[in-house]
Amino acid sequence: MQPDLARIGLVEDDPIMGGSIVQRLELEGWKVTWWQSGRDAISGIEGIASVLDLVICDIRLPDISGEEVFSELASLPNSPPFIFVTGHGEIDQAVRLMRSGATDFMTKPFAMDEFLRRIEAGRRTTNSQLRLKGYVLGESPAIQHAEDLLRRYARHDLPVLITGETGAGKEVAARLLHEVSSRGAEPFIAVNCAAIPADLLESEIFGHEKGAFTGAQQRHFGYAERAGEGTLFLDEIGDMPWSLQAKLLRLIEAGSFNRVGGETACKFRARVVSATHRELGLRDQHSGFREDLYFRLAVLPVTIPPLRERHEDITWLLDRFLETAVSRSDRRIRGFSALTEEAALAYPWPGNVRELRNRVERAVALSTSEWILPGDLFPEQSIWGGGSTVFVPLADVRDAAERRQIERALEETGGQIAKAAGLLAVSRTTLWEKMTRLGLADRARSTS
Ligand SMILES: Nc1ncnc2c1ncn2[C@@H]1O[C@H](COP(=O)(O)OP(=O)(O)OP(=O)(O)O)[C@@H](O)[C@H]1O
Repeated sequence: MQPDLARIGLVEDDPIMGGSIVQRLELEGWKVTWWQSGRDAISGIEGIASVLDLVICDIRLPDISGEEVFSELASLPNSPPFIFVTGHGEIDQAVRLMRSGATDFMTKPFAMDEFLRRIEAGRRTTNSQLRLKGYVLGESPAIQHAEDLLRRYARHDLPVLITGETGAGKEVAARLLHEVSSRGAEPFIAVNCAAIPADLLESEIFGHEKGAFTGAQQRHFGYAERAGEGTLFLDEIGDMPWSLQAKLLRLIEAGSFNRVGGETACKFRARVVSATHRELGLRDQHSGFREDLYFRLAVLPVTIPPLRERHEDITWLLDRFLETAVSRSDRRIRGFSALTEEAALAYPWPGNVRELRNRVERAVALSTSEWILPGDLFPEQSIWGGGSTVFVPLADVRDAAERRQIERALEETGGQIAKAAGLLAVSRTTLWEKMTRLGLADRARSTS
């Protein structure tokens, strides 16, 4: 693979290790700048941050730690992604760095092929527009931040804990994490711990041997086994009975489990991703959730923000679900009326994305016109017409409306700003300024 003019910064004090990394990277076609101390790295990187596609940084350096180098540089406007190289005892520090924004870490000793693969995955793409368009969970900065974290976490085998309100998209997030990980072609097994009666949960997760209990007529493979080398997704983990929590801890820590009634330990090879809609750690004493298990599950935490905190996604999701619902029906519906969009932006969405999807599907079935009206989306009128309206800042409503009109105009003109500006009756400069402010600059294809 020949990286296109990519430039790497290396912070490594060991001359042998550093020399061999530089040699190999240059053979692969990278341009490498090497610093042998933390302070040299800080002043060197500051000057060329925007042209570096990646920094590989040792944690242990002779003067200051790699962590200090990172925290000094992370706030630069165009700070490059960081991959840390750690010794065995430094995993905690590396995990802490990942949480504060580092892209990846590698533990010494490592195989060069794997190292090169991580570099390729972690480097900043020279065409950042490609990346912007690559988000799949939504358009808001909040969800894109969560998606960035998920994509970073995907490169590790450590457990991930996804928190977020009901219906916010925790399972969707877990599936994305699975799909972009190296386990993507293996099974994704989802278990809803709240939906399975407590006395059945153990044999559902761990399986059972023939004759383990009355009615166990043959051996049963549980979810842990069926997950193979894929992902075991434990939804509503807060509902896991106390008696099973120790077994789950063993599953994660020792990588093994016994089927119910089984003598021999089975190897567990999947990655555990769990989700909860409540704060497990904080409610320890009341919820009866083991603290040691919590810390195991939450090594890499991510929160899916509620829909009311990501207005850009409301209109984005409305359009997506409308398209799907219309394609499944014989209705001709052109879109949402401006008032409907306003009502949707003002509504607090307690059931989050799930509620939005259900409302759109119902609206498509109920609507009697080509445009979906507020009463189709919110048949319980008071929400949009009565006194219980929740107000959002007018600026947010205006931004959302402008954003949608600009998107439509750009779609209509194949991304040509001049033509889109004509359709919207504004100057090219005004349009460009608005596009930049609304994060739409990447939609432009041509300025002619
Ligand atoms: N970013 C998204 N894009 C498209 N659909 C989404 C998105 N997020 C959630 N959904 C849809 O919303 C519904 C709820 O999502 P999901 O089941 O992932 O939520 P959850 O947080 O796991 O819910 P629960 O707390 O009830 O387990 C699903 O139909 C899902 O397909």
